[in-house]
Amino acid sequence: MLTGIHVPLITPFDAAGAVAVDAIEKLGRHVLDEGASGLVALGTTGEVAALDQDERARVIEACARVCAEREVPLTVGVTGNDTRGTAAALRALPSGVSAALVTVPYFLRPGERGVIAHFEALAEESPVPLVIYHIPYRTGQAVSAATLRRLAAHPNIAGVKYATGGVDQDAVDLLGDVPEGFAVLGGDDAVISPMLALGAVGGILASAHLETRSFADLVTAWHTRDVARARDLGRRLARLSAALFAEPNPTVIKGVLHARGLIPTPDVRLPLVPASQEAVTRAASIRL
Ligand SMILES: O=C(O)C1=N[C@H](C(=O)O)C[C@H](O)C1
Repeated sequence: MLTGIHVPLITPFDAAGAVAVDAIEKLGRHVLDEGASGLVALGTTGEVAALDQDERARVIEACARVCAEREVPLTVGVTGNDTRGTAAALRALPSGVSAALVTVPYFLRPGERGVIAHFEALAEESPVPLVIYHIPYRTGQAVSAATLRRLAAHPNIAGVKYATGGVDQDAVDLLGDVPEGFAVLGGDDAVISPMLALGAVGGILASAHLETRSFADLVTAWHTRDVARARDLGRRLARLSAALFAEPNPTVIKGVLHARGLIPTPDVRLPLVPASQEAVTRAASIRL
C-alpha cells in the first residue's frame, strides 16, 4: 500500500527551455533523503500537459532511475478523458513504474456510473495498480464515497488521491470506513493535517518539495497519536502550503526551489507564467 508522503515532482527546465534531466534526479534524491516515501512523475505539478511524448518518457526514466536506486515506489500520472486512450497510455507504461495516478475523466462529466465503468475497464487492462485522482475543481466530475468504495473492491485499484478542496462529507464518510487495503492519500496540501487526523495514510503533495522532513514527520505524528506535535506541525505546514499556492501551482514552488539552488531556472511553460517575485519571497521567508 502507498503510505507516507509522495512528492509529485516539478519538471525543471534549463536556460534553453529543455527538460533538465539531471535536475530531476538531483531533486528526486533530495526529497527522498529528506523523508519522502516515493515520487510521482507527470502530475499536474510536473506540467505534464506542456510536455511532449519524448519529454514525458525522459521524465519517467529519470524518476525510475532514482526510485530504483532508493527502492521506493514510483507513481506516474496518466491523464485522459476517454477510456480507450487512457488504457493505451497505461499499457505503454515502462517497467519501473509501481502505480498509475489516473485522473477522473475531466470536462466530459460522464456521471458516476461512467466513472465506475471507466476505472473498472482501466483496472482490467493496467499493468500496474491504479490510484484514482479525484480533483473535482479541475475535472468537473463529482465522485461519492460510495463510488470510491465500489471501485476499491477491484483488486487493481489501490487507492485514491483525494483532492476536493477541503475535508468534505464524502471524505468523512470514506475515512470513517476505509475498504481493506485501499489507500486514501490527501491531495490538497492545506488540509493534509485534518485528512491524516481522520485516517488518511499519507499524501501526494507538491508543497512537500520544501520542508519534506516536516511533512513526513506530520504523517508519523498522526499515525503514532502524537496529537500535540501533529496539530502544531499541521498548522505551520498549512501556512507554508497557502503561501506556495498563492499563485498557480507549481510557479511559486519553482521560484523557491530556484532561489535555493535546487533547480537551474524557475521557468514554467505557457499558459503558466512565472510567479511574482513577491509571492516567491513570501513563501521562501516562511520558517517552520
Ligand atoms: O501534481 C500533483 O500531484 C498535485 N497537484 C495539485 C495541483 O496542482 O492541483 C497539488 C497537489 O499538491 C499535488
